[in-house]
Amino acid sequence: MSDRPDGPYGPHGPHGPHGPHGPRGMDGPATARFGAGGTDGVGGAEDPWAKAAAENFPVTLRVVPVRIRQDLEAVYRYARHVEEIGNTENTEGTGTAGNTEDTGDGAPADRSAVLDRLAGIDADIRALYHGGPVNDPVVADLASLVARQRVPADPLLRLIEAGRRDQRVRRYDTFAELLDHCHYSADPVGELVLLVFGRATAERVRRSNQICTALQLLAHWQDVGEDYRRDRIYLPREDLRAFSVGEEDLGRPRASEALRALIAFETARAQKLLEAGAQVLGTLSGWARVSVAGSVAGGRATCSALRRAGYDPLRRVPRPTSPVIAGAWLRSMLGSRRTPAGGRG
Ligand SMILES: CC(C)=CCC/C(C)=C/CC/C(C)=C/COP(=O)(O)OP(=O)(O)O
Repeated sequence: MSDRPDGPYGPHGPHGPHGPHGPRGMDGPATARFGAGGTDGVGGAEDPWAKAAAENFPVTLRVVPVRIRQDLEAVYRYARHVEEIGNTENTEGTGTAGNTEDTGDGAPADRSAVLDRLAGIDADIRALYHGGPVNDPVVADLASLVARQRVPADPLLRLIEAGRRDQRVRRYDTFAELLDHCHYSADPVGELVLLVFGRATAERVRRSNQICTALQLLAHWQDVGEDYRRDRIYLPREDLRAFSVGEEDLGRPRASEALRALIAFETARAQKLLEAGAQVLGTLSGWARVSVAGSVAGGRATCSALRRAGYDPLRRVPRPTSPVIAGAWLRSMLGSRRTPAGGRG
């Protein structure tokens, strides 16, 4: 299969003429991360797909040629590394995206240590582009990809910014705020994947953003209970209010009727975004298409798992099974005809 031909994004860069915060389809993870293997009859420890999922490792890494796998691994390792640092618990208060000032009186030293680590990675990324010394081996592993595929710094830096935001924000007032967060925490991963394949055009990045945002949202809806115990709530406050769900409802062993209705609503919203983004598949071929189809399939399978769980993510974390993922992957591959308008894939 042919890979990696087309060039950089075009005159406006990957975000189009509106820049990174331009219009995003709202109604809007080389593959989805299929989430940690759960206990709901879905992938036990001996299931290799579930194992890949438990490591949050994209399943398509198993099928792509080694040269592509190395690049994708470098991207995922970097994204995971930055995410883990950004998700380090701090003892600060419950900031919201609308009000990012601290509201707590915890020990600021904790957070500043995390922010220092993120600043170190930020400096390393910049050094990568300016020929300075790079200290972090995970960043150093990106050097070859960055040079070969002319990867811009922006998506790499946005992941760091997501980590900074994670350090100060634990609540979102509106869905728009959450979407904005996904633009930093998830969308850069898809953009980097397209760059690995040499397929990043402005239009594809726009579609990829929809897929990645959807995958991030679905991961949040799967993890509502765990996130609550970590004092993180991604369900926007406006939606909690609209569905008469209280924060404390997220700490119960089972979801209330109202919470299930809210999760059904949020899942439908994410699926709509996912399907809009899936149109990118028609513009791709070769391993790029196989890989992105795997991501779309992971998202679709997660939607099914949430539905099968009656939209109750509290009783157990809804995870897709391997056969469901495989079936969805096949359908994603077959159901996406290439469109001439998409250009070279
Ligand atoms: C071109 C294209 C669309 C490629 C897809 C790239 C890809 C795998 C994006 C992942 C996005 C993401 C960070 C989802 C969160 O999953 P998570 O399991 O990390 O959830 P968590 O944030 O809750 O840990």
